[in-house]
Amino acid sequence: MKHTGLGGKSIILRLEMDTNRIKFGQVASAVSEAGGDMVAIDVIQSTGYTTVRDITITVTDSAHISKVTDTVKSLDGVRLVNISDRTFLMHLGGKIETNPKVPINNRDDLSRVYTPDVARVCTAIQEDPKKAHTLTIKRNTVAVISDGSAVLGLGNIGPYAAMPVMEGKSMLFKQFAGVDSFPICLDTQDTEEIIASIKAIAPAFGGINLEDIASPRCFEIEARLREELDIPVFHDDQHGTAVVLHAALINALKVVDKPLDQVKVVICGIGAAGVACSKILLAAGVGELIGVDRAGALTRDKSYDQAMWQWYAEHTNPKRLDGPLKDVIQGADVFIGLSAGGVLSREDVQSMAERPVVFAMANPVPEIQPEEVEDIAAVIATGRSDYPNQINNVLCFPGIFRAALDCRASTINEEMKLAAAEAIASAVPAEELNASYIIPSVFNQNVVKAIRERVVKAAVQSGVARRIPRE
Ligand SMILES: NC(=O)C1=CN([C@@H]2O[C@H](COP(=O)(O)OP(=O)(O)OC[C@H]3O[C@@H](n4cnc5c(N)ncnc54)[C@H](O)[C@@H]3O)[C@@H](O)[C@H]2O)C=CC1
Ligand SMILES: CC(=O)C(=O)O
Ligand SMILES: [Mg+2]
Repeated sequence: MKHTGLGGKSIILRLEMDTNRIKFGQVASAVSEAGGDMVAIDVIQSTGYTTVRDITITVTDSAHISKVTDTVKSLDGVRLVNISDRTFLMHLGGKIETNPKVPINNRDDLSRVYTPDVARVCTAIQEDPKKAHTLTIKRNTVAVISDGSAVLGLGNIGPYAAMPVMEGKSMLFKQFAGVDSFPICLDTQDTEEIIASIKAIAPAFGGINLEDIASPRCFEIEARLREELDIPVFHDDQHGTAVVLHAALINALKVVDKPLDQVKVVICGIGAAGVACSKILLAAGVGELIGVDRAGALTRDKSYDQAMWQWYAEHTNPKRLDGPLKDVIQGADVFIGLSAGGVLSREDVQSMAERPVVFAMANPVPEIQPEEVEDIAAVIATGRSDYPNQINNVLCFPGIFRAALDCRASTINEEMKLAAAEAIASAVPAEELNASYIIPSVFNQNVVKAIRERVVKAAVQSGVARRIPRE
């Protein structure tokens, strides 16, 4: 039996034991020797020769889960029936549901929310389509749409497997910014089909949040939809990530006291997130920026099939550095990882400039585990929730869409993204800024408020707001 959970501090193993061959005490000792802390035991079934028990064990990480389960499986007379962890239990039946805003208690209610009275509302919208914003969920609803092709750092895992992430994003929209959303995973990875599908469902939504769609297809999909729809279309992995990264870098450079226009930055993983983060740093005036992908540094001395990479090579890497990450990272002030787990070594960080900043943002496994370099890196951040300094687009997308919906913005433009980055950076007060606190917590309630305020202002000033929200 394969355990697919990543993380989760507590697991429940259902074990069937042949009581003629093994005693429970032997199982408990084996679990303890594997470092598992047994915190609960429930007897599920007991017959003459077999007993089925659920044992709850506290573990440290995925590797530890494997160690404990391998130990249990190796015991003679024990069958591992099932493994569940709290994370899996939390996903049973999915994580979100629909809730009506008004009750239907009688026929009168029924005839208002449904036929016949609903028809009058339909006709009103038919006569004036703008009324869809006031009389339907459009006003406060975003579609979270993926094709399952670049899910976290797990890669092309398909639309079914992508759903838990999209449901999670929907929860975050609601919890942090009161935005309703639908997770939608499309069973196609064809650019034209994706564009056509999203255009076809757009009428119900006030915004489209594209998620985990692989590069380079994501660039064309977003560009086309931005052109062809009159609601904001925002590829979260590009722009949400870039906004938060920008905010984090502003603050990290304050901690190490280095000016942005003089630092050497190496970004590993020139996909959706890597390209957008690079663009925001170029616009902010970063000193020297080098992009590295699987085949090494992107340089103008080479040519690339992918148009975005060709553009990238021509606009970065002014010294035309070539070679693998381990070569180009030498002397770098900042490493930004948006690639895959484990690509950065301690030796790489040792070769960086003094007081290096390491943002290992791949999910769920970062480019390097913070523990490996905490003694040599001046500032470390990851995309995860279980380390300090979480650089994750969750700090941006709820607030930026809250603002865009409230002012009925036709798009989310550069001015609005910059305003969001400034709001996030300034949510860490100067007197509290330090190496372990460069970015506000996701649970800091001031963040969404600050983003909303600044982004609405930016939308109004840049002429894309179609209404001025009351407060
Ligand atoms: N912390 C955050 O907020 C975010 C983190 N990410 C993470 O960034 C990573 C990339 O995501 P996307 O840009 O959406 O995916 P993507 O599929 O568009 O791009 C990934 C890029 O990384 C490159 N890559 C993969 N393995 C590599 C390696 N060993 N060495 C160098 N380059 C390598 C790929 O060739 C590709 O160009 C994922 O791990 C994702 O979880 C993405 C968005 C937000
Ligand atoms: C955080 C996120 O969106 C990602 O890792 O893909
Ligand atoms: Mg994503």
